[in-house]
Amino acid sequence: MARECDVVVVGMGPGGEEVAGRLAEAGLDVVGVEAELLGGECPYWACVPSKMIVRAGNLLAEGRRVPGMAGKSTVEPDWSPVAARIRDEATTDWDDAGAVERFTGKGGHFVRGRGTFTGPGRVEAGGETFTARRGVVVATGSSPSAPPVDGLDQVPYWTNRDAVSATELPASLLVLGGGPVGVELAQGYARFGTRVTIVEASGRVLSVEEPESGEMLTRLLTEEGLEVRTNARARAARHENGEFVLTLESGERLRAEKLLVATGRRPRLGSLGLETLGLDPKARALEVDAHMRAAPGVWAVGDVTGKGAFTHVAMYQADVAVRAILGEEGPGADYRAVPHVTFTEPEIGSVGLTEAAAREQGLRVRTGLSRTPSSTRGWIHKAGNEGLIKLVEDADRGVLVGATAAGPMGGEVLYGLAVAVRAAVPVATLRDMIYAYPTFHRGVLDALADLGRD
Ligand SMILES: Cc1cc2nc3c(=O)[nH]c(=O)nc-3n(C[C@H](O)[C@H](O)[C@H](O)COP(=O)(O)OP(=O)(O)OC[C@H]3O[C@@H](n4cnc5c(N)ncnc54)[C@H](O)[C@@H]3O)c2cc1C
Ligand SMILES: NC(=O)c1ccc[n+]([C@@H]2O[C@H](COP(=O)([O-])OP(=O)(O)OC[C@H]3O[C@@H](n4cnc5c(N)ncnc54)[C@H](O)[C@@H]3O)[C@@H](O)[C@H]2O)c1
Repeated sequence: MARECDVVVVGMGPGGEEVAGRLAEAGLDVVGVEAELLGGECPYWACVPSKMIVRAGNLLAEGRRVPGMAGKSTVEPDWSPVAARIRDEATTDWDDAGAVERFTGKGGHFVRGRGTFTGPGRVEAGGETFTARRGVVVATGSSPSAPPVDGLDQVPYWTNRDAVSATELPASLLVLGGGPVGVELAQGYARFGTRVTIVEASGRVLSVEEPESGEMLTRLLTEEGLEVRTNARARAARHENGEFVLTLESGERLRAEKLLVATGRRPRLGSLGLETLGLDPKARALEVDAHMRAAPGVWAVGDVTGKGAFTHVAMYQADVAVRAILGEEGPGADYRAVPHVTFTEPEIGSVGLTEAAAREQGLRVRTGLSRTPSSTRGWIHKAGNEGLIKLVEDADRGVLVGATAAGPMGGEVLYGLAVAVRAAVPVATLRDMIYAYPTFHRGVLDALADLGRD
């Protein structure tokens, strides 16, 4: 017999967990279905452990900067405290008992299992059938997608999951893909002594960011000792004698002990029974309206929506969906100012449109750029001071539509710029503000001066 409830949430990553927990707290009878670990990719295999690697790598890099500025230093990297911290502090050895307790403590009903939709409001999971009076939420996230490289599917390559749970460092690592996953992990591993080669198909790493950011990061990673192959595409992959061999389209062969494939992620929409809800399981992403509705009685949040594969987007959408499901008034989702930060050193933060995207939209664009080393704070900081601020103005409206803050604490500097883009603060007001001296964010003033005026 089917068990009745108000809402079934399928997939309990950051998006689903937030929706299910909030609805349960609001007094609804909520069933949360999770195939793996309650919490999803972010806390166990993505954001949190990767940032622990980044933090540890940054400590090593900062230690190496002591000579010439503060005395002498000897830095001896040791991966074991990093692996132990990820196991013990971040993931409790990949155990979600605490998260399950938090959810059930809010009154939610947790089901471990793979959920499938079998009709409007109907979900099968864990050997039971659930019927939801108010509706269902699709929050099944994304999984890594590998490119069609000959032989790749036959070799034991790493994904982010292997890279963040490794207990030993490989001597060498090939990283296929220079997006955020690739560059964060590549730099982290390299700082511990792994010989890292990044193979990136486009002309620079972080190709969706402003060219100035990708070019700067490509140069800095190279100066740090990583090999960065841009405009390089893999043609074939093999694993022989304990080694990966990647053949590039140029015919060149690269070898390493491990191969990390970091070439993007694809929404998990297959084998879910979405067709029984009138939705297309072959779509690139689930189409949702501004209130996260994919169909009558069906809401979707997180990576499945294709609106930006970030935890903060999943949680923002969860907030919108919760209001919609509870029938509360409130604004729909607004993606004009989605901030994101790649946690390399320097951090690359950006919000809104790049210059190229703004021009594509037909805007009359003005840009302003400042370089961190030539700001007072950057000059004081000296070692490790690389960075830049780039502003993209809609010159007709006199407001910023995009911005980049790259450099030491670039992700924190980004905050003010995200407010400026989201709230459409006039550039004239930004110019008229007082910026604390000597901060990194004072670089915004220099970039504003570079914007030019009519
Ligand atoms: C290495 C790495 C680092 C990242 N770092 C950051 C970062 O610093 N900041 C940031 O904002 N974002 C980061 N991200 C992105 C972030 O992890 C995702 O955007 C976020 O996890 C998406 O949340 P979600 O709820 O949509 O899906 P997911 O976290 O993917 O969770 C979906 C859940 O659904 C479950 N599921 C799937 N199918 C079913 C089914 N049929 N039945 C039951 N359960 C199912 C899965 O097991 C999973 O637990 C990173 C990603 C990676 C790979
Ligand atoms: N700090 C963060 O917020 C953070 C960190 C990691 C991941 N993420 C999220 O996870 C998503 C997935 O990240 P990702 O880095 O895996 O994907 P991505 O799509 O952002 O980048 C993939 C890169 O691989 C390259 N590529 C694709 N096919 C290739 C091939 N055959 N050969 C060589 N290069 C190839 C692409 O040109 C691109 O630069 C991101 O979109 C991001 O939203 C966020």
